[in-house]
Amino acid sequence: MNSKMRVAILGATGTVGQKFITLLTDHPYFEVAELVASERSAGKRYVDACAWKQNTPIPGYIADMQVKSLEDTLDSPVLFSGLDSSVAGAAEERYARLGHVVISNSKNHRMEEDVPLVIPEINPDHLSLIAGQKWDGAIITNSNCSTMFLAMALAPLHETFGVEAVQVTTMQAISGAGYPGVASYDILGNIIPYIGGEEEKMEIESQKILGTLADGKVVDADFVVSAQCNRVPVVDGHTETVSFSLKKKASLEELRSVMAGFRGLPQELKLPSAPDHPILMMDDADRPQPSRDVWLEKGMATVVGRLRPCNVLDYRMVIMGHNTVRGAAGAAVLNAETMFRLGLFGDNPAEDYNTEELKRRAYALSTDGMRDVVCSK
Ligand SMILES: NC(=O)C1=CN([C@@H]2O[C@H](COP(=O)(O)OP(=O)(O)OC[C@H]3O[C@@H](n4cnc5c(N)ncnc54)[C@H](OP(=O)(O)O)[C@@H]3O)[C@@H](O)[C@H]2O)C=CC1
Ligand SMILES: N[C@@H](CC(=O)OP(=O)(O)O)C(=O)O
Repeated sequence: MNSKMRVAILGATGTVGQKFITLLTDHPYFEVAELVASERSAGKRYVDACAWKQNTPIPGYIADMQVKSLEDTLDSPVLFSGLDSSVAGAAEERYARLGHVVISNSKNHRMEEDVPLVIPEINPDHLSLIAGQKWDGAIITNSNCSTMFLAMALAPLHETFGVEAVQVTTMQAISGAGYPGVASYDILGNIIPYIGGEEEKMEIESQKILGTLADGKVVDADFVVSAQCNRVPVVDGHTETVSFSLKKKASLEELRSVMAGFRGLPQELKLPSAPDHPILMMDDADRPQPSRDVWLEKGMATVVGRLRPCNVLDYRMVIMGHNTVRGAAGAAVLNAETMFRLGLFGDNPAEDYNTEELKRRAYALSTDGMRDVVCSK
């Protein structure tokens, strides 16, 4: 391969957009070539347009880049989207129509029948849905941030024992609300027991992710989820307490073993952003804690602790993860890395990407099966 694939970041000035920049700097497959934000930012240098909130400085090559608007023509084939959901729906669709591959974080297209909602450790085969998309390009989505950790923790349990019912209560960090997000007056020393639309998303997204493909469609997994979502005064890291029942009886040791041993395609392919342990089990009685554990596996782990029997459902546990890394930008980057290594962007993505080949190769994923594609790499 001669060079890296050019990518653009939509919503580059936002919380998720900034995380894309940090994760894509010095990336082995992709180079950030274009930055896009609202009319408020367009035309300005990135450093002047953005309220940078990361713990590392703005990378030098990014600081002076001129921000583009959604009206501008982009020449990067792959677009990472951290757009505000008020504009993401139409903008992402327009770019897909123009032949771009949009790897989106936003909620707008997640539940559409022909749009894959992908966590590559769980359902990389769902990428084949893009073969049937109506656009020349494609839209690929990752889940809601709270759903990410729930779906990850449930995946090995569902595969081995079958999940029947789930009750989850979230304690979500303020970075999940973007910037400036929730007013300090409202959140300091407080808990807000409502996050608009969050419970509804958590109650349906996991079933699509853990669903199976049949005749080119996803058949949702058949468990029920009841979610209660709260905003708490934590900067980064969503914590969730989960009770669940299973279809088959299982011992605590069996649960522990399937969760700790869970691995997927990103680990098999040793993708640059793949955590070695997608589920990290902790034994300490008072863990996981966001301020201590959120950066484990570079923010890409789902950390699970306090796995124990439940008096109402079968078992309960506490799960936690970095909402803007594994729950947002890192999830999208891992999706793009998976597509890259599965050959969906072509054999030499920097030079020969084209939309017809993308669709053909996506279709081949469904006919040849993931194992064949993976083994041939
Ligand atoms: N924060 C998180 O943990 C997670 C967020 N998400 C989703 O990711 C997306 C981004 O979230 P987040 O980064 O937190 O939000 P922010 O509010 O921090 O950033 C929003 C971004 O969208 C841009 N934008 C806003 N309005 C327009 C417009 N009219 N035209 C073009 N660009 C516009 C902003 O540009 P400008 O600066 O110029 O206004 C900014 O770059 C949302 O859809 C969110 O739901 C998903 C999972 C987790
Ligand atoms: N709602 C989440 C973040 C988010 O934006 O989710 P979604 O991408 O599903 O809209 C939070 O507040 O923590």
